[in-house]
Amino acid sequence: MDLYCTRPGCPRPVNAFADLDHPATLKTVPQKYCTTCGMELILVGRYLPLKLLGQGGFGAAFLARDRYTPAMRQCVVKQFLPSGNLSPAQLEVAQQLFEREAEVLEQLGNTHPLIPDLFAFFELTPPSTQSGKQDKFFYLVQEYIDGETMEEELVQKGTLSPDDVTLMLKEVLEILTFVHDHGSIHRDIKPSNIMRHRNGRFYLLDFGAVKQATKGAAVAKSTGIYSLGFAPPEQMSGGEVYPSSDLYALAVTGLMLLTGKQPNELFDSYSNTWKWRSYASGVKRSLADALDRMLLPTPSQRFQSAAEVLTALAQSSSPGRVRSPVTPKQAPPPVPSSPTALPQPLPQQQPVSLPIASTPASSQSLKPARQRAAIAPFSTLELLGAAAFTGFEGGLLAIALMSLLGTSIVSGGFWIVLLAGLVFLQSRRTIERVDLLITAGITLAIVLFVSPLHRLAVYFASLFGGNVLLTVVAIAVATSLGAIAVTALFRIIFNLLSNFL
Ligand SMILES: Nc1ncnc2c1ncn2[C@@H]1O[C@H](COP(=O)(O)OP(=O)(O)OP(=O)(O)O)[C@@H](O)[C@H]1O
Repeated sequence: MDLYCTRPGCPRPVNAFADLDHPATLKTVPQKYCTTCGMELILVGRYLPLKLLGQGGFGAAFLARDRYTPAMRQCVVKQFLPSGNLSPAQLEVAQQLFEREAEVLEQLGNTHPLIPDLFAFFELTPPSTQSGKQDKFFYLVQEYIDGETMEEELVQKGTLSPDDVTLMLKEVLEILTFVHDHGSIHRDIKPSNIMRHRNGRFYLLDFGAVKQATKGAAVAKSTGIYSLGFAPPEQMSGGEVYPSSDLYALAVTGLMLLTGKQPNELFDSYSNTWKWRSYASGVKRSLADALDRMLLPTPSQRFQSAAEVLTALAQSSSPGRVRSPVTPKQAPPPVPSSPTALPQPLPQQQPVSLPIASTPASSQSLKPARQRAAIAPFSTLELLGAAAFTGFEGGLLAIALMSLLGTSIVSGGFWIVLLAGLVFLQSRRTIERVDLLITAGITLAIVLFVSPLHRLAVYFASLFGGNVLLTVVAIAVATSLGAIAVTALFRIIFNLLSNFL
C-alpha cells in the first residue's frame, strides 16, 4: 500500500509499504514514517492518506481511509496549509476560517445528508525538518463524496443540458434553504464546490468561507473571501452578505454549466447585463427568468430565499423563446477574467490578504477553468499513444517525401511542418484515439499503393532483400518506437525534476 506524506513540500510524498497489503498488519501497525522527511504517515494513528485530491487557497485535500472502521471507510483529509508568507494576523484569520469549516460541517454536515459529515478535527506537531524545531499542522477529516465536481463534469461534457442544470439548481437550492435557515451563508458557491455523487445526488462542499449570519437579520459582514466572477457586488465590495448573495453565485454557476463559458465571457460590462441566452438553447422560460432574477445586482431585487427560487422553478413553462434579460438598476460587479478565490480584505476590515498556495497543484487550480474545459490534460498512456502515432506518421511521411523530393532541405522542411501540424492537432485534441488509428491506416495505405511515394522503400528492399510492404511497415514501426522512447525519457526526466524542484 502507498501512503501519501502530508508534510507540505515533501520531495517524495509517495511511500510504498508492502507489509500494509496485509489487512492484519494494516490494522495493527502502530505508525509508519515518511522515508524522505520522517513525517508520521498514519494521522493520529487512524487516517491513512492515499493521494492528493487537490489544493485550494487554505489547504490541501487528500483521499484517505479510516483504519478504525470495519470496511476502512474512505474519507477526505483536509490540511490547513495557508500559502505565502503570512503575517501572524493573517495566519490567525486563515486558521479561524479553517476551524470555521470544521464547526460548520459539525453543525450542518452531520444533520444534512447532502453536506459532507465531519469525522475529525485535530492538530499534529511533528518535528520539523529544520533541526530543533517543531511544525504545526491542522487537519479536518470529512465524508468522502464519490463523484465529480461540476467543474470536472464541465471539462468532460462542455455544457450541461437545461434539465440537468435545473436538477442541480433544485438540489442545491434545497441545501441552501437548510444552510440559510441555520443562519449561515456559504459565500463560495461555484462549480468546483458542487459535487454530483455517483448515485446522482448533488452535494455542497467547501464551507471554509461560510459566514454565520446575525440571528434574525440573516445578514453578515463579508469577510472578503470569495471567487471572482461568481461573487455578487455586495460581496466584492466587502459589504454585508445575504442569502441572496449565495443565489447570485449559484446563478452564475448555472450559466456556466448551460453555456460552457466563463463568467467574464457572459457579462457585458458595457450594458452591465449578463448576456447568456444566445449561448444556451432549449432553456425553459421559468428557468431563464429565475436565473436572471437571481443575477440582479441589488440584493433586494433578487429572490429573497432559496425557497422562492424553488417555487419559481416549479412553475411550468414551455421551452423555446425566452424573455430578454431584466435590466439591472444598479451597476453589477466588475467581472474579472479568472474565477479564482483571491485575497481580499478580511473580517472587521483588517487590511490582511491571504494569498493562494503557490504549489504546482494550486497553480493548476489558478488556470482559467475555460482552458481546462477546452482541453483535458493528457494521461501518460495518451501521451505515449500520441508519441507512437506521431513516430509512425513521421516514418511514413519521411518515406513519401524523400521518395518524391529526395533527401533535400525542402523535403526536410515539409516533413517538419507536417509533423508540427500533426502534433498541434493532437495537442488541441482535434484528432485523438480512433482518429489516430484511422489516420495512420490511411497514410500507410496511400504510401503503399501510390508507387512514387514508396520509391525509397523499394530501394531499401532491394538492398536488404525484403519486400516493400514489410520495409515500409518496419521503418514506420521503428520510428514509432523511437518516438515512444524519447517521449518516455522526457516524461521521466520531467517527473524527476518536478519532484526535486
Ligand atoms: N468531501 C469531498 N469528497 C470528495 N472529494 C472532495 C471532497 N472535498 C474536496 N474534494 C476534492 O478535493 C479537491 C480540493 O478541495 P479543496 O476544498 O481543498 O479545494 P478547492 O475547492 O479546489 O479550492 P478552493 O479552496 O479554492 O475552493 C476538490 O476539487 C474536490 O475534487
